[in-house]
Amino acid sequence: MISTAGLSRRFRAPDGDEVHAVRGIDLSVAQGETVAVLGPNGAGKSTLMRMLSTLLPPTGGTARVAGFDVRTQAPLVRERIGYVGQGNGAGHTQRALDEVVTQGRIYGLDRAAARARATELLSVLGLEQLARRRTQAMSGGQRRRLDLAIGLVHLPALMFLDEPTTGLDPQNRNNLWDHITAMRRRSGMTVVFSTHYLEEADQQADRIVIIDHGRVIAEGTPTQLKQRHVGDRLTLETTDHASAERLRGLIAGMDGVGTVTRQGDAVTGQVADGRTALPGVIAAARDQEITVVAAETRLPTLDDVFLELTGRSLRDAAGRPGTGTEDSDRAPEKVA
Ligand SMILES: Nc1ncnc2c1ncn2[C@@H]1O[C@H](COP(=O)(O)OP(=O)(O)OP(=O)(O)O)[C@@H](O)[C@H]1O
Repeated sequence: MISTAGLSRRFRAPDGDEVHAVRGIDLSVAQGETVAVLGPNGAGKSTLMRMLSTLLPPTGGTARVAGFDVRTQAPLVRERIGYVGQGNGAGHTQRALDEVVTQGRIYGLDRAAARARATELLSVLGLEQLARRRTQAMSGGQRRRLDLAIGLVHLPALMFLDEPTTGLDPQNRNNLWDHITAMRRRSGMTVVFSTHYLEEADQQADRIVIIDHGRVIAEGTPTQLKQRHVGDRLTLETTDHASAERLRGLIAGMDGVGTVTRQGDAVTGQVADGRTALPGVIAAARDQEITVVAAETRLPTLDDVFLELTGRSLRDAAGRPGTGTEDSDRAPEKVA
């Protein structure tokens, strides 16, 4: 469904500086996959998604989306994709239903078909009571769902969602994902989304692509990423600090163990597979007459993965707004 080779985008900032926002990305996404793009502010996620949805021309490399080249066959790509940017309904001025109908008409649906599809989408997205409300009078969560209806009206085979749930409360976030999941099940739609919520990526994505400084630094299923880059966390609790310190030294010297830390009476070590490693570690402790009173293994979080790969926590890195400057070729946020 998506295949890119060396995809790049440079921007010329007004002060003459060059920003290399996306630096040679090779990406492939299969039909029906849901892929999350993660990375700190300014990593290049939006630039990548805007190039793939033909809103922004690449300055290097190639990208085929839904079977067509984004540069030379943009109209054919647009017919097959939906795109919801970070705008949050800011550009809409009509009543909710009319917004969706208009978008359907732009995509070539006749009046009756556009109206039928719009009515169905508002109902699926829980907005039927608000069909006649103007978008300015809707809450952020309602507008976000309206954005989704607008993006979905022409039954796209592929949907790009740039931070679809930013600013929504947890309940609205869950609702939105319920709707997206229902649509995926019904039509086999492919979804590519960016998010700053790691749990959301973990729960919703078949595959995760982590981007930093315009490059893909890791990709895989959530479980693969955790096992490949961090491994399990094995934590053993002893009876006192001195025993824990001895245990820390013992575990650190064992084969296949990564970073080992001590917190109070407990010691945590990185291992490839906690369940396999546990009996050996307990036996070694017993040989040294160190009493282990509790043991647990835990799969790392995606934040542990990001920390391991970049030395930064994605949560911290995502906390600051972007620092780049805008230039005149920033395209409008809606495919129309
Ligand atoms: N039109 C533009 N002109 C100049 N620089 C730009 C433009 N658009 C993006 N950039 C710069 O390119 C880099 C990547 O930006 P991008 O918006 O793709 O990041 P992002 O990962 O989506 O960030 P965020 O999480 O904040 O949305 C940043 O340094 C940004 O300032």
